[in-house]
Amino acid sequence: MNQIASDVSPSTNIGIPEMPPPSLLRDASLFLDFDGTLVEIASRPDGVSVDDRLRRLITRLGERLDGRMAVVSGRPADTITHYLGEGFAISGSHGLEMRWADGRRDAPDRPHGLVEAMAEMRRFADGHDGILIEEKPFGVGLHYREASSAAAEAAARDISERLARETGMQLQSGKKVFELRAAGADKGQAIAAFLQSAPFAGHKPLFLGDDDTDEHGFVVVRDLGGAGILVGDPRETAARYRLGGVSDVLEWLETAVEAL
Ligand SMILES: O=P(O)(O)OC[C@H]1O[C@H](O[C@H]2O[C@H](CO)[C@@H](O)[C@H](O)[C@H]2O)[C@H](O)[C@@H](O)[C@@H]1O
Repeated sequence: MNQIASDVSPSTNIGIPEMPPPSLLRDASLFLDFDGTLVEIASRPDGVSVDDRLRRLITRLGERLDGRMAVVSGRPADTITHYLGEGFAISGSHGLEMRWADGRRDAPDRPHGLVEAMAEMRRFADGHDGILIEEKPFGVGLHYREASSAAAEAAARDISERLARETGMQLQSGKKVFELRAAGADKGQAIAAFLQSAPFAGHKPLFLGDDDTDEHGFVVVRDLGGAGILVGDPRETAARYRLGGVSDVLEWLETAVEAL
């Protein structure tokens, strides 16, 4: 059976990690998850909203950190650009896409079997209330947030597991979503890759994220001498600190950036 990729074993920090001191941002390389960290979770992928406050904050962080800021998301890189604009580094599609602020880009081939998997998931979604698919360049998500029955979630898991076996794509679970995607990367690898070169290299990494899939990033920043900040309720995590939710993240970043 395919291992679901969010089954990371963080192995540390059960309970409530400490509140992060704003000084943590000083001289840091900052990596930010998007959904559930910078924007509130919405009922559908296209339901999130980005306001001027967040856009201003992103611009300010980029300026004050001399470009050492990247958004590291499960969303496609183009979607992050659509919501937040340009001028900063982005890793999209769970580490598969890399975009540096100087224009360098890296992305894998479209995974074999993706078109067929999308077609099959689309048929499945058409037949189940509250299930929808999200087509991405290197994967496809089957969202069940609006499905009222547990049976719909179980059926979504079944079809996702079967398609992962048949196509060889990686199955990854997230918040009310099963995603099939090209294998070969995760957010931790993306952060490590950014840290190989300017402007990120030589600065302590700080990563804020909410989802189980963000644990890969927390492990990497911890092992490189930096720290993770878990967003949301306490859980077993490799993050060292915790903030309660998106509004706490925005407030904390605003305070920390002005203290630089
Ligand atoms: O790595 P992230 O930036 O956190 O992206 C992870 C996934 O986020 C999105 O799905 C989640 O947010 C949706 C909007 O709030 C919500 O409706 C859904 O239930 C969540 O799973 C996005 O749609 C996915 O592509 C990302 O992989």
